[in-house]
Amino acid sequence: MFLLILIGSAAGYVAWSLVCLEINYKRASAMGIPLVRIPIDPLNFLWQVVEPNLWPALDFLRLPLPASTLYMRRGWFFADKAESHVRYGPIWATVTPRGIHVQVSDPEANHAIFTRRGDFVRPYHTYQLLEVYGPCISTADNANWARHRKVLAAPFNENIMNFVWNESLRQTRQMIEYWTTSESTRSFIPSVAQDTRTLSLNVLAATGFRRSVDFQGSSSGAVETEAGTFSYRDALQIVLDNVILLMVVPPRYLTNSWLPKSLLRLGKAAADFKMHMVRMLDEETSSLNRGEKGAGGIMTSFVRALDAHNKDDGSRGPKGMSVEEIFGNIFVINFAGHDTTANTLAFTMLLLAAFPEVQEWVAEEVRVVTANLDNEQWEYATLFPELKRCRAVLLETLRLFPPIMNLPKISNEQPQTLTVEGRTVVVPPVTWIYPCIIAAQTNSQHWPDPLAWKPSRWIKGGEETQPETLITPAKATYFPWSDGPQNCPGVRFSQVEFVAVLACLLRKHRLQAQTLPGESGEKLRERIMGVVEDCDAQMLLRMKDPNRIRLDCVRAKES
Ligand code: HEM
Repeated sequence: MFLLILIGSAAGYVAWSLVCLEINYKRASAMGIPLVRIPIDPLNFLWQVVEPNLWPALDFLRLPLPASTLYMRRGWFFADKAESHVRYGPIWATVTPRGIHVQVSDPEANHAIFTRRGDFVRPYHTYQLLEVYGPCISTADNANWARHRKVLAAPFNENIMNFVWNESLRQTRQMIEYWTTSESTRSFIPSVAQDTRTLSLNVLAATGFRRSVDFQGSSSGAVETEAGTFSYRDALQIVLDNVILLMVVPPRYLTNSWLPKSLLRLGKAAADFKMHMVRMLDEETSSLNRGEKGAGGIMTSFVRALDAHNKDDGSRGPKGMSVEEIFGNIFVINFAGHDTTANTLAFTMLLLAAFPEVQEWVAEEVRVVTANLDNEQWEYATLFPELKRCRAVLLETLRLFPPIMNLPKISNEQPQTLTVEGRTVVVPPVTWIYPCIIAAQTNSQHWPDPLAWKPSRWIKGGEETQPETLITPAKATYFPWSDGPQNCPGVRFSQVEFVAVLACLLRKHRLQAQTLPGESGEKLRERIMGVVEDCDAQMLLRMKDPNRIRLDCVRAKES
C-alpha cells in the first residue's frame, strides 16, 4: 500500500511538473527567442542536494543523455563558455517546470539590465542564507540596498588602498620566505592555493579590521590561544572554510556537547568570530567617543553608521546601520572579498607556471618600474599605475576564470523590454534573467582566440614614443566585477592586492612546476592546463585539486 502511494505521488509529481513545464514554455514563447526545455529546475532544492553526487555516477555509466541536460549541471557555464550563445544567439532561455531562465550575452542588453536595477532586481531573497550573522547588503531589498552600499563603499578609498598595497607586499614577502626557506617546502610547496587563501585573508583582516598577523604557510593550522579562544584571523578562516554548513545550520546549534568534535570546533570558531566583532565594535565606538580618529577602515565607517542609526527617529525610513547589520556586513565583506581574490591568485600561480614566458614578460616590467628601489620605497601611488602588465595578468585570468560566472536578476512585476541586435524582446514579469559573464568574455566576436590565456592582449602601445597602456574593452563585453550601480565595491581592493603580490613575487623569483620523468615542456603545460580547467563551482569557480601540480619557488637567474 505504502509503495503504491509512493509511486502514485511520484507519478502525480511528474505529471504536474510536465504541465507546469508546458505552461512556462507557452509563456516564454511570447519572447520570440530560442528556448530549451529542461525537466528539472537547477534551483530546485532537492536537486541541488542530489546533483553533485548524481553526475559522477551518470558520467561513469556513459548514458546517452540529451545535450540539454548540460543546463541542469551546477556551474555549466564554465564548460559551455560562449558555445550555447553562439548556437542559440545572444539571448535565449531554458524553460523548466518552475520557471524561465533567460541567458544574455548581448552587450547592449546586459548594460541595460545592470543599469535598470529597479526593473531587473537582484534576487536578494535567495541570498538569505548569507545572513549567518545578520542582515547585509546582499540580502537587502531594493529600498534598503542603497543605505547599506553608502556605508560600505565609503571606506574603499585611496587611503585604504595604500594600506592594502603595503600589507599585500608584507604578506607576499613572508610567503616567499616560507616557500623558499621552510623545511616543509624543501621538496615542493605543499599547497599554493591554500597559501594564497591565507595571504588574501590576512590582507583582508589587516586592512578592513586592523587585525594584522604574520603569514603562516599551509603546513601550520589554526590554534586556540591560552584563553581558549581562536584569534580573529583563525576564527574567520574556520568560518569561511565551512561557510556552506554555517549557512544551513546556524552557529547557535553547534554548541551541544554531544556533537562531534569537528562541529564543536566550528561552533566555537563561529562564536569566537562574533565575540571579536563585538570587541572591535566596542573598541572603535569608545575611541570615537573619546574624540579620537578611530582605527580608520571599514569599522570606523560602520561605527559612524551605527551612530546615525541610534540618532534616527525613524520618521523617514531607517538610517545608518544597526548592530546586527554591521555584523552581517562584516561577514559578507569577508565572504565576498576572500575566496574571489584567493581563487584568482591560485589560478594565476598555476597559469604562470604553465607559461614561463609570461613570467619573464611581467618580470621585465617589474624590473624596470622598481629599478633601484629598496623594499620600503615600493610606494602604491607611484608603482601601482605603472605595473600594467601585472594588471593585464589579473584581467586575463578573470576573463577566463571569473569566480562568479553569471549574475542572476529577476524582472519586476511589469513586463520589461530589452533591445537585442536591434530587436525588442519583452521579458515577462518575475522572470529570471542572467547576464552571463563567462559567455560575454569568451565570445570570439569581441575576443579573438577567446580561449587562450594571453595577458598581452590587454596591452597596447609600447613603441618608443608610446608608453604601454591597458586597453578598455567594449561596453559590457567584460564584467567580472559586475557592472552598473550594484557592481563589486572591492574592484580596486582586489586589483591593488593582486598587483602587489605578483610584482613582489616576480621581482626576484619564478614559479616552476615539477616535471614527471620524461615529460616535455609542452606536455607539462598540457598537464597544468588540465588541472586549471578541472573546476567546480560549489559557491565560486575554483580548481578541484590544484595541488596535483607540484610547484617550486626559485630565485630568478638575473635577479
Ligand atoms: C577578484 C576579486 C573579486 C571579484 C571577481 C568580485 C566580483 C564580484 C561580483 C561579480 C559581485 C556582484 C555580485 C552580485 O551582483 O550578485 C561582487 C559583489 C561584492 N563584492 Fe566583490 N569581487 C572581488 C573582490 C572583492 C573584494 C576584495 C571585496 C571586499 C574587500 C569584495 C566585496 C564585495 C561586496 C561587499 C559585494 C556585494 C556588493 C553589493 O551587494 O552591492 N569583492 N563582487
